[in-house]
Amino acid sequence: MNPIKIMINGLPGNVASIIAGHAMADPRVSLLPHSLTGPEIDADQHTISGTAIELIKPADREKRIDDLAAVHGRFISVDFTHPSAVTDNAAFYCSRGLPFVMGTTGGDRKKLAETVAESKTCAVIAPNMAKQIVGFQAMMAHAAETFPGLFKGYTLSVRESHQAGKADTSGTAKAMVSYFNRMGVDFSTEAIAMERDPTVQRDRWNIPEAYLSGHGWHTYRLTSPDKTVVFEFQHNVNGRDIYAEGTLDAVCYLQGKLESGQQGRVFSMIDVLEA
Ligand SMILES: NC(=O)C1=CN([C@@H]2O[C@H](COP(=O)(O)OP(=O)(O)OC[C@H]3O[C@@H](n4cnc5c(N)ncnc54)[C@H](OP(=O)(O)O)[C@@H]3O)[C@@H](O)[C@H]2O)C=CC1
Ligand SMILES: O=C(O)C1=N[C@H](C(=O)O)C[C@H](O)C1
Repeated sequence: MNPIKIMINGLPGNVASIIAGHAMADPRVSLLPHSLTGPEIDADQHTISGTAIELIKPADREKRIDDLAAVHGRFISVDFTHPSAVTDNAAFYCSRGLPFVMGTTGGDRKKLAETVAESKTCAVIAPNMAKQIVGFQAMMAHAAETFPGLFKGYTLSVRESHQAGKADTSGTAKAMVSYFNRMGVDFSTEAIAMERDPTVQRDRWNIPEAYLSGHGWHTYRLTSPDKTVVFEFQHNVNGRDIYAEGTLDAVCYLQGKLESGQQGRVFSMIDVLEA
């Protein structure tokens, strides 16, 4: 089988760089040496594992994407860019009929799904590509579906810590809150407590020094009305390698859906995991 052509957008960003490194070593995919980049990036190229990747600035993207489509035919875009770019990037992919995997968090998630649904293309959209975390989400979805109101009356606290440069509240935490809501817990995503201070992360959270610049720690704590019972769920990720395998699985899943003629469909990482 021919490897699936992919373009990873968001280079030279942290996650895009890690995923690109993994993609180069994965025989299922073939990485195109081009990446949509951000408005603040001056460089014309970025090197990953000895390969120079062209960085395409927002002002040049329409022409360059048309050129790339003419040369390469269909390819899948993988987006790890910036929360402020999500809505516009999705509209751009859809306007060009480009299938995509959206790992970037933030933006208007409802509009994002609607944009794909109204288009002729398909996307996998998920705030977390780590398969074990997606598995935990699937368990939460099952509990919410099977036992609505299970934690009615309980008080929820959610705290998350990420590297100082993270622009938004954890998209994963927001997704988890929706499951707790469906289990009867009254909680707004605005009440999620974010930690972005490296000194606090090291001294109070005990996050290893080496991962202050790249981690995603989450704790969800449920307390019963009379405070005699506590449940705590935690997933603490150091580094970013865990996101690569799921992302590349999502690419393969999406390719299968495109080959079966699907259009205007949004898939989640739970769909990918179930497949
Ligand atoms: N789904 C998942 O499993 C995971 C999702 N993420 C999410 O991925 C996203 C990226 O994270 P991270 O790599 O740490 O962020 P970084 O800030 O390190 O990288 C983002 C990169 O995207 C660039 N960028 C900004 N706007 C655009 C645009 N319009 N088109 C293309 N590139 C653009 C930025 O350039 P500039 O400097 O010019 O802004 C920067 O180089 C975040 O939303 C994060 O939450 C992270 C980990 C896992
Ligand atoms: O920005 C990050 O780093 C991460 N972002 C995702 C999120 O916001 O949920 C996933 C993970 O927590 C890492």
